[in-house]
Amino acid sequence: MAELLWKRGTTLGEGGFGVVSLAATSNTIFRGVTLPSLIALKSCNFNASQSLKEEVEILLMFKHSPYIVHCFGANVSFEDNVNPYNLLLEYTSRGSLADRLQNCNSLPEFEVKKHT
Ligand SMILES: Nc1ncnc2c1ncn2[C@@H]1O[C@H](COP(=O)(O)OP(=O)(O)OP(=O)(O)O)[C@@H](O)[C@H]1O
Repeated sequence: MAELLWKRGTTLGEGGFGVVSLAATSNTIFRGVTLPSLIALKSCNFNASQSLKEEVEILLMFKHSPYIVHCFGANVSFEDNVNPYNLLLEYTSRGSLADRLQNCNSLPEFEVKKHT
């Protein structure tokens, strides 16, 4: 079982397969890589982690892409007597593409031009 590599913070959101939390690390080395001081953890119950296991495989295929959220890997932690399965993700502080598209009507550059 992995040692606790971070301090889990506020919940950023929830999707169909897990809860995403902000987490603070301190010069933590995970699989040979120093993690940023803030990461996003996408977690679910280990017993229902098949979808996240597939997601991590896909994200790792794009690990060199600047257009896809970086995934540092996955692990199982032991927190408050449960064993969440966690994806360790780059924290995207400006929100998701879906968040931005939802708000796009309020952005001037997305104003719809009407043709007459
Ligand atoms: N890497 C991240 N950095 C910051 N916030 C994130 C990150 N990943 C997810 N979030 C937040 O958590 C929410 C839920 O994300 P998640 O990936 O679980 O679900 P989804 O992609 O919206 O939907 P689903 O997984 O059900 O298709 C997002 O809408 C976003 O607000």
